[in-house]
Amino acid sequence: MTDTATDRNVTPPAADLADLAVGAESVGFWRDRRLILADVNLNIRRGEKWILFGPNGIGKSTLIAMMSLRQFPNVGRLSLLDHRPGGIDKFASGHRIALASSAVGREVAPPADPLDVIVDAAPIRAVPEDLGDSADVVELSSHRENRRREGAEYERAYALMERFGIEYLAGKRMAGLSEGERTRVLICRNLMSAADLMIFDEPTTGMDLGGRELVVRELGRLGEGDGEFAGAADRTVILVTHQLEEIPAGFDHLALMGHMPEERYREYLADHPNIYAPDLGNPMPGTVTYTGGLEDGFTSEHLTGMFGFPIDVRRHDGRWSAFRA
Ligand SMILES: Nc1ncnc2c1ncn2[C@@H]1O[C@H](COP(=O)(O)OP(=O)(O)OP(=O)(O)O)[C@@H](O)[C@H]1O
Repeated sequence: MTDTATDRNVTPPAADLADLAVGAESVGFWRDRRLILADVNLNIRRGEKWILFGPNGIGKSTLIAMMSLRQFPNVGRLSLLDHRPGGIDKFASGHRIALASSAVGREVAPPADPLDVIVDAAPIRAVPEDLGDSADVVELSSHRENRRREGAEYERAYALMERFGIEYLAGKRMAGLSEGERTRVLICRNLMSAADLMIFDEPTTGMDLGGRELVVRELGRLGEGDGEFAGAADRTVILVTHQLEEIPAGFDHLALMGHMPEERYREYLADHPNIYAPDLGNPMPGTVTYTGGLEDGFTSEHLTGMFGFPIDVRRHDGRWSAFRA
């Protein structure tokens, strides 16, 4: 796969840092004597809406974990929002990045009420002490101390649940939810936040056809800045998906991931003698192979190269699809 767009995408000038939501420069990550990601270069500017696409096991969730401060690169530089590489403080600025993924779903306390899980993502605001007994202030029933939420925040969270057809889950427990229900709760949680960088990792996991179409429509409203998203044009959104059918409106940037060719991998190892003792029996590391527009990225040639059999890519009425040719 040729990737001239990627070449243009490397090494942001320092002056442009404020404009970047994500700046990955030669990022690499390894675990258990295996280089999982190598030489990842990716610049995502504030307000852009990106699709991250690639085969199973290529490292998409690992890369997303780094963008959401859950993992850190072993090598290379990663700038997030307006912070220099490694400069963002998870505790001070973690709320500026929201991730909806199955990994996040596994971390939610099993007894938690889905409504609380969604409300909990709202920006923290100081509640004046003299409102302490007001009916408009609700004591959050979760583990966090000294955090109170206003009734309006519960109303907004409940309205989000209604939009995603899960209002009947308010008052239940996360532990009892089906996979599709849990995914919907996590999407609502992301939308409840005021995060500057919003990441959805396979947001239709476990969803029926109706649920999938609902998510595509709602993320399309986010992508196009419709309705309540109108004032959030500088919000950056990254969507990881396996299905071209699930690409919402407004998402016009694409990063493809693929395995680093073996020859380039050997050169890479020769250039980085100190970083890693590889076991060459592992798959070649994942890397970003293309960045650019969807039309130039989702070509039959690229997808055929990615999966090793002929793939026919189509676009009809703004929706994408792909089938074995
Ligand atoms: N902490 C870890 N320790 C060891 N191996 C790991 C670790 N995290 C991920 N891996 C491996 O790294 C590879 C990339 O995993 P990752 O989940 O990032 O891929 P992915 O592209 O998101 O895959 P999928 O499309 O299947 O969700 C996988 O082969 C996985 O087994």
